[in-house]
Amino acid sequence: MLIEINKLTMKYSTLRSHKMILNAIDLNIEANSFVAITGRSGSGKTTLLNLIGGLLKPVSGEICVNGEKITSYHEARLAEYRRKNIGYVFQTYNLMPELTVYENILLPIHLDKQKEDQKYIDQIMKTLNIEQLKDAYIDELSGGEQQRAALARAMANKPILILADEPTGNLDEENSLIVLNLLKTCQRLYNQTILLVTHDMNIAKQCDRIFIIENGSMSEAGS
Ligand SMILES: Nc1ncnc2c1ncn2[C@@H]1O[C@H](COP(=O)(O)OP(=O)(O)OP(=O)(O)O)[C@@H](O)[C@H]1O
Repeated sequence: MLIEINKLTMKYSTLRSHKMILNAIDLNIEANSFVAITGRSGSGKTTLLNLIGGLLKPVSGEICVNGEKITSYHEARLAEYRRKNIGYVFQTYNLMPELTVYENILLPIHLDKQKEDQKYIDQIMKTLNIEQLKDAYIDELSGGEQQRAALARAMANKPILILADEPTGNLDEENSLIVLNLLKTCQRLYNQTILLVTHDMNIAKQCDRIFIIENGSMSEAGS
């Protein structure tokens, strides 16, 4: 299993209330799978992604990713885990406007003080059809182009796991399909596992498995 989650519990406490978001959920995800996470707005999809990505600490429970028990890691080790294993893609792209497409893609590699694998980077830019945009600045790109650049950046470090939070949320149907198919191609070419948060059942249906978060519990569609 690439991801093993046991009795994961997450609540948010504010002065006024306590909100149970995930109530002792279990989840196992095999390597090389393409998994959709769906659920109503506010059900906890982003929270789950951030827990798996090591951006949040749960109240209790365990998360193991690729044999690493990340829930017992301290902050510095979590940061290293994220840099080496996780590629994040957000709905809002989060690219740096003052850098070119190519500079944005190389950013995570340089932050990790690694040297880029030029051949691999060229290959992903080609797969994502952005080679011709290499030297363009982010504000010169369309939404779909920005999302493809964000995907390339997420993949630059050769992560084993891509966490994609509504990556097609700001795109029209045509560009959503392009991004989805590119994610599938990359998953196949680079043996990645993809967790995709989406509201859109048409997108979710194209994944290998669909999980639904509802009232703190997790269920699998069709099981
Ligand atoms: N830092 C926080 N403090 C308090 N409550 C929070 C915090 N972050 C999220 N929440 C609450 O937890 C719930 C789950 O949030 P989350 O963002 O995981 O939902 P989501 O399913 O991704 O929603 P959406 O589809 O609208 O993006 C929401 O009700 C949200 O208001």
